[in-house]
Amino acid sequence: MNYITVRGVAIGLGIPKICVPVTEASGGDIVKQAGAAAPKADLIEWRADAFEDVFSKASVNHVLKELRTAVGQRPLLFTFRTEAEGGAKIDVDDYIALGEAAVESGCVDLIDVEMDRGEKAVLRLIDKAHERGVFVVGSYHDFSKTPSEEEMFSRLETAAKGGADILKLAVMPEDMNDVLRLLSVTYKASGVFEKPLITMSMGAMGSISRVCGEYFGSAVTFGQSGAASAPGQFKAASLYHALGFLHRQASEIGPDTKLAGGHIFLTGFMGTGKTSVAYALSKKTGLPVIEMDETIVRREGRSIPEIFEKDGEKYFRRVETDLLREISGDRKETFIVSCGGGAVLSEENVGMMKKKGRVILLTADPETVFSRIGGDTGRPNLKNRNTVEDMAALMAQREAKYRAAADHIIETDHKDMDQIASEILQVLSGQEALC
Ligand SMILES: Nc1ncnc2c1ncn2[C@@H]1O[C@H](COP(=O)(O)OP(=O)(O)O)[C@@H](O)[C@H]1O
Ligand SMILES: O=C(O)C1=C[C@@H](OP(=O)(O)O)[C@@H](O)[C@H](O)C1
Ligand SMILES: [Mg+2]
Repeated sequence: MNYITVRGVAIGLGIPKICVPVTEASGGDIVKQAGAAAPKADLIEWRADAFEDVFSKASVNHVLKELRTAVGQRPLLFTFRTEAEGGAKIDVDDYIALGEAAVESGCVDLIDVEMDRGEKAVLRLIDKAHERGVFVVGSYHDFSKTPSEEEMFSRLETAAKGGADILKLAVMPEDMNDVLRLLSVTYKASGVFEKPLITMSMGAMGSISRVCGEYFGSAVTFGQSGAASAPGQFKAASLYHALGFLHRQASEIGPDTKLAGGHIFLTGFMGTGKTSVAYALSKKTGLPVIEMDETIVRREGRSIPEIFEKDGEKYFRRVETDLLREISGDRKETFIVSCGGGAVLSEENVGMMKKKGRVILLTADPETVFSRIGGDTGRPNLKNRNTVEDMAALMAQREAKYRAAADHIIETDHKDMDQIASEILQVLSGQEALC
């Protein structure tokens, strides 16, 4: 698996996620900047090295609490960037203590850990973060040059071996060949490490690396809403449009595939793997993916839990049907459509899917689903469904509709994504009987 889900944001799948750094100096301004940035950001990063009172634990904790409220359901990343890597002066003990305090505050979802800050201390901080359920971005920055490909690769490897959940590399190019080398390492590493990457070539020369992550394997890109936190950053709003444009271009090029029969709609209960399998299938076929939930989140500028909370499930279902109508319009291309788990509950939706393609139902036992997504906060229909029995009950309630809509059924228990994708291709090319 080369993606992780943080508060419902799949880091490593589909369009790169936009992380907006908060760079203000005073507590009040920090919270204001974070609140203003939230709508266009998938993640918010607090650059604590810019905070004027960062050496007071009480002040840091106070700001963290307020930030948690200001960013709502957005994942919050805590970063103290040291002077050696483009930030502020701090000694190693203070760096680790500050990181530990952030992790213990219960307010952050991710922490940036510079892998160069001393092996033992860094590994301790990573362990502590994991004990508290906080994801670790293991980072390395070089503001003066682009190291050799071997060195860049080995930096990522050190972060992976150290237990980081996301591997980050930011380097400075001296010419376009350096940019190419960074992209090349990114592409190679994305096929080797089973963890999402964040890489960038900084400065104006490296700008291209900040928008092409979907193609080369960088999962997150940093966009400014106030001051840039590193050279070459785009404004978050421009990034949002650029990423959408490049993503759409991929869809508009049109597939080169022998598959006939229209779009491939992946349906099934939450956690059966629709989203993951869609991307695995895309790798095999070259067909573009439309991830319905992700598309809705982008357009609405808020997470699914936020949509449910503010406007209710009915509203979400309307938006879902509108999107399906768009997908099912007159288009030359074939898409792999990763549906939300409730999409087939509406007859109108099923009608559109059947008319425009094949419906593949993914199934899994309640125990399997629970082991995959139990405790996930990104799926509002799982709220207060805390046991296998709760999930089984909702699954049973929906079962008939899932099956009635399906052209083919694929069981996913004890199979990996690659195997599931291959089975889908088999049934679609008629090597298996229709169910
Ligand atoms: N076949 C599988 N084997 C192991 N883990 C899986 C499998 N399919 C999905 N998962 C994991 O389950 C979680 C939910 O998968 P996801 O693709 O988001 O499902 P859905 O879109 O159907 O809700 C993810 O953490 C994913 O990595
Ligand atoms: O089953 C459902 O009611 C839902 C499933 C989710 O999609 P996934 O199945 O991909 O989690 C998402 O559309 C929304 O939270 C509602
Ligand atoms: Mg999904």
